[in-house]
Amino acid sequence: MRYSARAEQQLGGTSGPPSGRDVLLHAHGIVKSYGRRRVLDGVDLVVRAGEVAAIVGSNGAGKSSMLKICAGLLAPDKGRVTISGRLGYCPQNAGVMGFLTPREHFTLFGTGRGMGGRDADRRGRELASKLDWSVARGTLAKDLSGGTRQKLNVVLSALGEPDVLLLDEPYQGFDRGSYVDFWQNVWGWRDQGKAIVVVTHMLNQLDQVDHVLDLSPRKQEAGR
Ligand SMILES: Nc1ncnc2c1ncn2[C@@H]1O[C@H](COP(=O)(O)OP(=O)(O)OP(=O)(O)O)[C@@H](O)[C@H]1O
Repeated sequence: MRYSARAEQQLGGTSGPPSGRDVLLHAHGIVKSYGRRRVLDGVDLVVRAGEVAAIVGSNGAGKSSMLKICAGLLAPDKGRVTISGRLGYCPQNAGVMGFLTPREHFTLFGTGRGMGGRDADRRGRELASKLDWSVARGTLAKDLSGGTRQKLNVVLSALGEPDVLLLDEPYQGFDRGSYVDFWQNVWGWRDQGKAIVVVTHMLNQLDQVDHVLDLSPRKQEAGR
């Protein structure tokens, strides 16, 4: 598998040289098999503060597995992940609770991360508005549209100011404007010094990210 770094020239103007920044995520030699099928075969990923990495590859290439391993939700067969600072994770399938309202989610998740309830609610609504979502008070999560439920998922991952954000195809169901807003948020988080990893099938942002980890099987062969 190939790990390509594109950072140096692109970051130079706005964010300074990445080599001088702290490494917030370091995954080294990750190996993962399901049964006899080896999905990840010695994958490395290093993301520094103020960098965005994209994980790309065909369906079933192992992108979500890699992200779950980075999040500590799945154990690798071999290899090691080190995260510095607080972690936010947005799963591919919305991990929200249908019987709670979005604002109850903000309070629940925010307080779980050490925020005050009011602060969590305010910050949740602020993050939502940056995704063009004005949060209605009474609607249960189960009654939100698919795209809005996914926005809730993104907001929850970003609550509590994580240093490392892992986002698994986070914009599914977003309309065009929200999709653009989403990437604006990502660039803003990068400017704040967060390390961000986005699993994506959308290739038009790849020239703006700092690293591309391509897990496609063909790349795996090419990388050997
Ligand atoms: N718990 C599991 N048990 C068995 N096989 C699994 C398990 N989780 C994932 N797989 C398989 O491992 C492979 C990689 O899955 P993964 O979800 O990481 O791929 P992906 O690149 O994220 O795919 P997609 O682009 O479709 O979301 C797939 O073939 C999948 O079926």
